[in-house]
Amino acid sequence: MKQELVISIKEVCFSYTGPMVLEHINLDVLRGEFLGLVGPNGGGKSTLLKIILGLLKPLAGQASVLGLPPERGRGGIGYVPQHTAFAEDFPISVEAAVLQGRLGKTRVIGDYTREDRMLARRAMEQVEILELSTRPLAALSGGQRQRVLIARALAVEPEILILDEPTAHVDLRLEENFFHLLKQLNQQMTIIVVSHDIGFISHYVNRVACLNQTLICHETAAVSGEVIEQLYGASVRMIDHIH
Ligand SMILES: Nc1ncnc2c1ncn2[C@@H]1O[C@H](COP(=O)(O)OP(=O)(O)OP(=O)(O)O)[C@@H](O)[C@H]1O
Repeated sequence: MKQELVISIKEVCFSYTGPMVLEHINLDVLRGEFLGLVGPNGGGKSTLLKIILGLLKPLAGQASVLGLPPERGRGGIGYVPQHTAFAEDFPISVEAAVLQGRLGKTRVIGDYTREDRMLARRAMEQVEILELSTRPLAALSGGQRQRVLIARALAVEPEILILDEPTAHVDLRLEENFFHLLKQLNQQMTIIVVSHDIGFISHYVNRVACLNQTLICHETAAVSGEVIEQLYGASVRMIDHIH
């Protein structure tokens, strides 16, 4: 059976105003993959995500999402930003935050449809925060708030879920629960998770792409977490050292 490509990056180059940030990047993501994207600070991870989301245009090369240019294909992506980017005392409830995922999807201007509310409810159930739905965001823990952000992305009904540094500021025990949740979601959708912590994510992902400065250093075929750790042991220490 032919495996379906959901993201295709071919020879992509990008610079803001100065030196090249991404140089000849090639990356194919198949439907159902759980891909880790790792690399040091300033390695270009956020820049590559912005290209995939259609927020930045490559200077050279092509990117496509679900067979479309990223600005059209991104409707199929649920994006989970770093949870610190989510205003801590934003005066809305959990449900209202999750419903935001339906903005731009709903056809009724001014209010959400019954379907929007049903999808938001289902998303909250999936990440086990339904009992928090009426709570203000400000009254949640970091880990709970992170689940709200995932529920908001799931309310999009995404084919691809992309998470940017999801484990920053979350303790290890929460991280483990969190990756188990992602593993479950991966049965229904493709997942890309950006992380500095390759040692940790390598137990969960199928494949790791390492983006360092201007290049993807390595990309492994689907291998076990143990093999990835052996392959990347040196660069893990290097990345840790930089922080
Ligand atoms: N808006 C911008 N204008 C100019 N340069 C930028 C801009 N955004 C990022 N850069 C530069 O591009 C390079 C890559 O940054 P990027 O944010 O993509 O890296 P990153 O891998 O996501 O880093 P981190 O792990 O620290 O979040 C860095 O050198 C950064 O300084």
